[in-house]
Amino acid sequence: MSLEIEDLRIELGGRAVVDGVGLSLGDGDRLGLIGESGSGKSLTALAVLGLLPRGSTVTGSIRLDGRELVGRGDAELARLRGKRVGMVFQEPATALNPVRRVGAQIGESLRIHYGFSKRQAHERAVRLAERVQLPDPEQIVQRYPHELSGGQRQRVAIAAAIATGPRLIIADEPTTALDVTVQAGILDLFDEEVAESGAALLFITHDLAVLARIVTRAVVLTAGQVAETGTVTGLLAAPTHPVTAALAAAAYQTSFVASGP
Ligand SMILES: Nc1ncnc2c1ncn2[C@@H]1O[C@H](COP(=O)(O)OP(=O)(O)OP(=O)(O)O)[C@@H](O)[C@H]1O
Repeated sequence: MSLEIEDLRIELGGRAVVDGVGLSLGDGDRLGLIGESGSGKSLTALAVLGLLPRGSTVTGSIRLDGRELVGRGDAELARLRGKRVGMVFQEPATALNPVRRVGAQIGESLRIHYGFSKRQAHERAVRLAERVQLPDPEQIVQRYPHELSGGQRQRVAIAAAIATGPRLIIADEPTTALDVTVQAGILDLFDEEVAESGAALLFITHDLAVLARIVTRAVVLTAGQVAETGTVTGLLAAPTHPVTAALAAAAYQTSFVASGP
């Protein structure tokens, strides 16, 4: 599914926190959204999902498959987004409900959007757990989030996000809370999932080294505005904006540390 954002402006408490952002993502495309902390990445994603904090004002245009989202009410947004957009957030521990078994959470959207029975949702949850390479799928779906490792919880969150076969996946710093070796496995999983399903992917991170593993093109944000747009290799090799240069320098450092003696 396509996503087109034009001249997006988000005001919170009278302050423009996103100001004139534009990006576009065709069916099956992958795009990175990168920037320092506070640059407006998450709010841009939340605007697409219709999940902005109360009291925010949005102008500009956000189109999903050509349909305008800006100016619509919550219920209408939820319907337009429906089962076609999947999302994965940074911290799976907070994204998951601590008192519900993980299988029920993986299958929840199938119950809501497709009217699956408890049993059908359970069976599908086991298959999805297997697909995201969780160990002992039959057993693990019976557990609660705190009984899983951070990486396993993020696999659960991904299984829940892909359960309905979304055409657009928005991932906001999905590997930031994980250690480097676990990160690599989760990035591989995204890579396979997106390639196999043909969904479009908007991948948010502050780490160009992470981005280089999963997308080829990215938009760099700074203070709520687009600093530059380009291929990840171009941004790494020849950044034109100081913010991109800083992100590139940090990425080289991470790679050095990761591949150090
Ligand atoms: N609920 C809120 N109320 C007021 N200001 C907010 C709120 N959420 C975010 N902001 C502000 O909006 C700006 C952009 O925030 P956003 O979360 O989009 O940044 P980000 O690039 O995703 O940062 P990070 O990498 O730290 O998640 C920041 O200045 C932030 O302080």
